[in-house]
Amino acid sequence: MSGLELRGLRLRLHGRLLLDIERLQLERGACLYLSGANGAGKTTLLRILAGLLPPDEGLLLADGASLRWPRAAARLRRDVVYCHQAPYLFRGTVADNVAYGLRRQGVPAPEVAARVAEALAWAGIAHLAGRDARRLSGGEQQRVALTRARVLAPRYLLLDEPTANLDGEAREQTYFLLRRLRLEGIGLVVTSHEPRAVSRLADRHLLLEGGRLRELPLQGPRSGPGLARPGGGP
Ligand SMILES: Nc1ncnc2c1ncn2[C@@H]1O[C@H](COP(=O)(O)OP(=O)(O)OP(=O)(O)O)[C@@H](O)[C@H]1O
Repeated sequence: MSGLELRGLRLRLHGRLLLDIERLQLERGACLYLSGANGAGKTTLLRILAGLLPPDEGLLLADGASLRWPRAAARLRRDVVYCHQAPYLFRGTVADNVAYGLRRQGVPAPEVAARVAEALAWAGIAHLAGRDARRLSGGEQQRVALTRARVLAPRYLLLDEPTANLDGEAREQTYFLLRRLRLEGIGLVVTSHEPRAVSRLADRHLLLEGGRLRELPLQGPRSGPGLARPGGGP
């Protein structure tokens, strides 16, 4: 089996069974749209999938191995990167922010420089490399956050409301990068309150309701493979 599969995932919070998921499969190069009402548990589920929060029960199947927590969490942290709803950029340049994770992994400096340069070019933000990351627009900050995630070469990327608070152009730029990530073989899980926009990108739509996942049809037209950069920028 390729991909990751979670079985029998359960989490109780304040005496309430918040998550009660029999089976959830993530595939590389595919995009899963996860929807649900406020407080349904979407962010909590993403944190479990990223290995940041242990469930009460659950099993991870990965590359033929069957893992329970905490070994499952270690495996998830290796394969999965979680992008917060409001990307946290620390004080420093855009290049420093993108390099941070690689430096923490002990990657040698020349390789860090090369991978950061490649990732910034990929996102069309090489011209922002020396800028103070905290003084960028919301759309630029989101592109930095996606670049910082991609430079770690994850197999799966979890995006919590990646286009919340972005205007039309910045939203298109974000969807453009998400389509590219998917085409590069990264598996995506996207939460959003914009079903039509995400449905253009997604292969499946799962609704989280009452702790359970239910498959729903995708809404609206699917986008083709076209990858013209919005706004005609770099
Ligand atoms: N660390 C925590 N401690 C206590 N309760 C929590 C914690 N994290 C989440 N919750 C509760 O769990 C429930 C699900 O929260 P979660 O943030 O996962 O929902 P969500 O579907 O992402 O919501 P939204 O769409 O509003 O972002 C909420 O009732 C929330 O208050």
